Amino acid sequence: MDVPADSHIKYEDAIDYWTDVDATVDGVLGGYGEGTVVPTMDVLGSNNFLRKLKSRMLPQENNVKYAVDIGAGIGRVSKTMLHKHAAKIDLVEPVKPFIEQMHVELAELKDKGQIGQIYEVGMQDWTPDAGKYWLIWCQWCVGHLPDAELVAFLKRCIVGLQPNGTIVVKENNTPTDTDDFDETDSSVTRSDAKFRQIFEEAGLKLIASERQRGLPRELYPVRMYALKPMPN
Ligand SMILES: C[S@@+](CC[C@H](N)C(=O)[O-])C[C@H]1O[C@@H](n2cnc3c(N)ncnc32)[C@H](O)[C@@H]1O
Repeated sequence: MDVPADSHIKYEDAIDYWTDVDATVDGVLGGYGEGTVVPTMDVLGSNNFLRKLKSRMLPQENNVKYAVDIGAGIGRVSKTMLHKHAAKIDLVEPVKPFIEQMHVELAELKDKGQIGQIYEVGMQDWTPDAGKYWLIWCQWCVGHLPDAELVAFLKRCIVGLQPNGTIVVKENNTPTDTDDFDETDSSVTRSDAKFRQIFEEAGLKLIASERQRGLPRELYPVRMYALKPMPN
């Protein structure tokens, strides 16, 4: 019998891989940087998705729109998209050279007071403060966690949400019902069905889901999932 794809994941291998990658947009996007349509289409797709969800994401009880960018790389998502929606952003990223570049990329937002904490840890070792976040944004990084660790991470994220807070997961999907292990960066690409199963296990309700449009055909399909805690 085949072993599950996620059983091959090794955190240290992922860190070694990303530490050797250029701390640039091209680097964090696997060669699909500013010379391609990917960064622009990605930002357009995310902005559109969040705009459509706006009425279902109203902060409650005088909370501010505090977001966290998970597996943030050099801060690309915060710099080009999240800062337009959130008042303040924390970032979680375990790779040192990316953190160093993040300080450069986010200098302007920092001056404006829009950057909060930068957590230099992996998601598996990160626990959000209870009730802190209006939005937890996880993009192109949760493949670094095995299924059970991803469920546990999402459960901790639920505790980290403000009332009416939202988790968004934006990730590649396999076009089949199986998950693929990539030994290059020690990550898995999950099927849409697997993601939905994991969300349910974590106690999350899928409130919206959309396929990212306009990406090169040779890439995996990319899907955005908006999630809220299931009512108890
Ligand atoms: C494909 S890059 C995406 C970066 C960023 N989300 C973006 O879209 O520009 C994957 C990121 O996941 C980070 N990563 C790898 N293992 C991780 C872990 N265990 N916890 C959090 N982030 C991790 C890598 O260092 C890298 O920054």
